[in-house]
Amino acid sequence: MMEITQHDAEFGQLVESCMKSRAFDVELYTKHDVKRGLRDSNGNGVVTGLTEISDVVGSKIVDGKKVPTDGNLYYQGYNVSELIQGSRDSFYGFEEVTYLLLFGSLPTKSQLKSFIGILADLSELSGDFICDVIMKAPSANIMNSMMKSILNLYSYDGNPDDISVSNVLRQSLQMIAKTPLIAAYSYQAYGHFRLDQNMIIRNPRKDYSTAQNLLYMLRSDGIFTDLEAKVLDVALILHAEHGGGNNSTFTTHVVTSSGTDTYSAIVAGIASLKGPRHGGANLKVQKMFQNIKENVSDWTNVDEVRAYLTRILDKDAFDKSGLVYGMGHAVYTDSDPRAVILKRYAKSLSEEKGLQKEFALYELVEQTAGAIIAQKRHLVKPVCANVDFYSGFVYTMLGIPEELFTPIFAIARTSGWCAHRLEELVNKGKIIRPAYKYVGTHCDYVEMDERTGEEQ
Ligand SMILES: CC(=O)SCCNC(=O)CCNC(=O)[C@H](O)C(C)(C)COP(=O)(O)OP(=O)(O)OC[C@H]1O[C@@H](n2cnc3c(N)ncnc32)[C@H](O)[C@@H]1OP(=O)(O)O
Ligand SMILES: O=C([O-])CC(=O)C(=O)O
Repeated sequence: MMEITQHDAEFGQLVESCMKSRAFDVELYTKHDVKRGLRDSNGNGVVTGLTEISDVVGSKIVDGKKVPTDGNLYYQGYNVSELIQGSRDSFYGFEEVTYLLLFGSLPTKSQLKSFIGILADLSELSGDFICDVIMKAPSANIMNSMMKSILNLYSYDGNPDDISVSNVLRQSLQMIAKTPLIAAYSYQAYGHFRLDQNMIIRNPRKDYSTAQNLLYMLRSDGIFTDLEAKVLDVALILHAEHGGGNNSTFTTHVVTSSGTDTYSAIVAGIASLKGPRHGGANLKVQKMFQNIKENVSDWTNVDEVRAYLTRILDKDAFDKSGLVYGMGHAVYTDSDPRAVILKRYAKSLSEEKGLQKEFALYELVEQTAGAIIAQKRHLVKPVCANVDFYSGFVYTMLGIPEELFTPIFAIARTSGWCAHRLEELVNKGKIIRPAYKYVGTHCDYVEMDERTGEEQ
């Protein structure tokens, strides 16, 4: 394959032209009142739709003014903390919440049993699909492998393009049941072909929940404890849904509104979630902490930690993006309720595994980073740890490889994406089509022989 490299002189010129022709004066955004990032001038998201699926609450109104508060997340009106508490004696909390998101009410015992049975029956992939799709061209990025495999499921569906609610619900249940297998087998293929590990392709057990089966399919001995399965079930519940405005769910709405098929819509959601400013932040947090541990000699020294975080924010350390991953949120202010819950599990697991020193470092970064970010970025609202801050640490303590951190998020969020896709279709949403203000000029056509290369 012919490669072009960044050092190639011709390519360098193209890069320069690209930068020059695409950059415009930032003042233009204010001049034209552009809702950058679909936010209004106060930073609030522009309201582009209605939903009953979930409510993300990050502030409250006091004397007519919006003020910060601890965050709350409601699935179909139920506080997610209470849903977790209610499913404490079961490994099927994620399935229960998926039912709630898709059908709008909590299932009765018999409804849940029948729903779990449907998902268990759909939880399979043919040998042909595993060999012809999943085993081919394995990638270190399991999110990409998932997208490839899900797009290929289209070819195995006898009725892929029908967007009637019944057909999309059928496909949605397939997606929810099959994404755990796709992620686990993609990792097994990667581990074997790229890392020289043994490859174990286990069929999921019909008497196991999604959380139990994930551990069963990932572990070489297939063995796990009840506590491990319960913690993973809670993580799946917490990642299942987050309103219509988050980047991946909004993406799902956008592509659904064009009338595209379910496989393409879910892949679009995964493509968005993969980004390090969204779900991909859980992997970045893991890498950032490895970097902090290597560069901070005393993990308990507040000044040293603060100085290193400042360097990260100044684009002088870690990945030079200027972001402290796992911190900040578009809606939450004082706290993200999911991070609060995951932190509790991180603390108890770290005590069990003798990783208190690591936990203390996470907590120190959480306690110090918010204020530094707010000060450096001139923010008036508080900056809290988000769902991605502690999740990777929890997964590591469950023995889950980091390549699967974001895929686990995708497995869970597939329920939310499907619920939103169905809500969009049931309500016959208008095609989503915002506007971009043209700020260029109109020019007279220049014949080829008369071009000087200076027109731009
Ligand atoms: C599942 C999830 O998606 S949770 C979020 C996961 N992402 C991360 O953890 C990445 C780090 N965090 C961030 O990049 C941001 O906080 C986001 C993307 C989550 C939210 O961004 P916004 O909605 O723009 O938040 P907000 O309005 O509070 O931010 C204001 C400014 O502070 C900056 N900021 C916010 N958080 C951070 C951070 N953790 N590190 C550095 N700068 C930050 C933003 O980049 C933004 O700057 P800009 O106006 O130049 O773009
Ligand atoms: O709401 C957001 O912008 C991002 C987020 O936390 C999620 O999707 O879970």
